[in-house]
Amino acid sequence: MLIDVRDVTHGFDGGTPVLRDLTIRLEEPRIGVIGANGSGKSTFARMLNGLVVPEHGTVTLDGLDTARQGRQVRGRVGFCFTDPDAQIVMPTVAEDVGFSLRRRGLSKAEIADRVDSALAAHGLAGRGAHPAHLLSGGQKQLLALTAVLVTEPDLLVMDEPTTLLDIRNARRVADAVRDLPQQVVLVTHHLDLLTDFDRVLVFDNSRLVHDGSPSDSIAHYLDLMDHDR
Ligand SMILES: Nc1ncnc2c1ncn2[C@@H]1O[C@H](COP(=O)(O)OP(=O)(O)OP(=O)(O)O)[C@@H](O)[C@H]1O
Repeated sequence: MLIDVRDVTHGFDGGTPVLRDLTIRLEEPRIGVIGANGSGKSTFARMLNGLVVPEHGTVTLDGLDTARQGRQVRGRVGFCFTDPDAQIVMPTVAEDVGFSLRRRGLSKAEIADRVDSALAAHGLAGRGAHPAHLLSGGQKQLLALTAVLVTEPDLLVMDEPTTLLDIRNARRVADAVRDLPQQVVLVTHHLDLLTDFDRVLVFDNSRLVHDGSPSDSIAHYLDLMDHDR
C-alpha cells in the first residue's frame, strides 16, 4: 500500500505534540521504526490504521483517509499489539482466530477450514481446542498474529511484537514475519530484526530524525543514544 502522511502534528487531547511536522511516503515491503522510549513510534504506528487520528494533517493508505474512511482502512490494515492479551478475545485458539472472520459471511465449514490452515501456517497446528489464556507468551503472540493474518490484510503494522518474548519465541515470531507476503511496518527495540528491511525510520523527541537503510538508521540511532548520556 502507499502510505502517505502529510503535515501531521498530533498531541493527545490538545496537549503537547507527541508527533511534529511529519510528512512521509512509504511503499516498501519492509519498513522498520526505531527510537527512544516516548519518541512517538507507537503513536505513528497507530495512525496507520486509524487507531489514532491526527489532530493536524492527513494520513492516507492507497488514498483512503484514516479520519474519514477508518473502517475501510482497518479492513486492509492489520495491527498487532505488544501484549497479545490485549487482542485475544475468545476462550479457545480456534475460536479466537475464527472470531476475526465473523463478518465475512462464510459458512461454519469454510471458517473451520481457514482457521485450520492459518493455525498450521503459524506453528499452532493441532492447538485449536487449547484454551488461549494457557498458551505461552510466544504462542499467544503467534495466535494474535494468526488472528490478524486470517483476515488477509494488505499491510501489517506491528508494535513491538517481540518485546515480551524470550529469544526462542522472539525468533519464532520474527521468522513468521520474515516470510509474510504482506507489507509490514514493524516498531521494535530489537534492532537485529531489521537487518533485511528496505527502509528504517528513526524517531526522536516527537520528530522523524532519520530515514534510510537499516545500517545507516541503526548507526544514527546508536549515535543519538550515545550523545544523550
Ligand atoms: N493515549 C494517550 N494519551 C495521552 N498521551 C499519550 C497516549 N499515548 C501516548 N501518549 C504519550 O505520547 C508520547 C509518545 O508515546 P509513544 O507511545 O508514541 O512512544 P514510543 O516511541 O512508542 O515509546 P516506547 O518505546 O516507550 O513504546 C509519550 O509521552 C506518551 O506518554
